[in-house]
Amino acid sequence: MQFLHLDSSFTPYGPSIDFEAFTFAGGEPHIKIINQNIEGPITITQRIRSFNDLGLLLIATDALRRMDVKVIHVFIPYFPAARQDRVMVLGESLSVKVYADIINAQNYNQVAVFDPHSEVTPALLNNVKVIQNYEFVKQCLQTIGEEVVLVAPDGGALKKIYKVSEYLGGVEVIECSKKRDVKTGQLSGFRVYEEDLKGKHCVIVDDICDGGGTFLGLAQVLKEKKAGKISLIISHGIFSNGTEKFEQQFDTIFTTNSFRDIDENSIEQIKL
Ligand SMILES: O=P(O)(O)OC[C@H]1O[C@@H](O)[C@H](O)[C@@H]1O
Repeated sequence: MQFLHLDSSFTPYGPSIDFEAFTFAGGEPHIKIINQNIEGPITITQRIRSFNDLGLLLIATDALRRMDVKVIHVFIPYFPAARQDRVMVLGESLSVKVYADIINAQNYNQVAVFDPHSEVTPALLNNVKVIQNYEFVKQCLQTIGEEVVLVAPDGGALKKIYKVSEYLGGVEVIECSKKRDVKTGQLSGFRVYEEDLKGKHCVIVDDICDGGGTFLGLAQVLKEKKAGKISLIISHGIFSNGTEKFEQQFDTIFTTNSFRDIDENSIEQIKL
């Protein structure tokens, strides 16, 4: 197996394929595979956060097909638009399906995705393999190295967290749900289904941290319920509002490099 890492943040873990990539002044991408003798299956790793990232994957795939590479697997650590997995009102797009349809059209032999937001993403993809967050969470908890309880912020996270708990041998789970403003649909608070957290080390586990409102708000409520330490384990760390506020609220924060490289000391990043 040879590996093509379109994004250099992913360390090649086997014989890798060399390529040159540049962008024309007008913005069009160009790619040239340098290795002339490519044998056997190839895995392309590419995090896709935009149509530009997707475009690079597509032209790399085309280059490989023209070199007569028959078996291509892709690993997409962050699958785009996974939160746009339903049409709430007429006029919205089902964006996750737009990406999935384009990827399916490439006829990859396998499409691996890491901790997708919901079951919709894998349901839409052909030849899909889901890499769950279980091992990642286990590694984070080993670093924490003390007894903890797992906290699921909402129903989406809850579906997954019991499986994580089972994988870890039955760690206690604290269930929560989000309160939303009836008129605007905006997040307005949390219900935590435990009266007193008795100084427990609460570890919030979820897939995506974007603006961070969810986790900063929940940490506040956990403190009011007498939590001890509070940590955060997030598969896809976007942190679009920066990380400063998180440092004040959390004892430890873990994420992966699925969305971007993070060099803040306050965040432990585990490479996929
Ligand atoms: O509050 P931010 O960080 O913007 O969004 C994160 C939340 O939005 C959801 O889709 C994620 O699963 C998580 O619960």
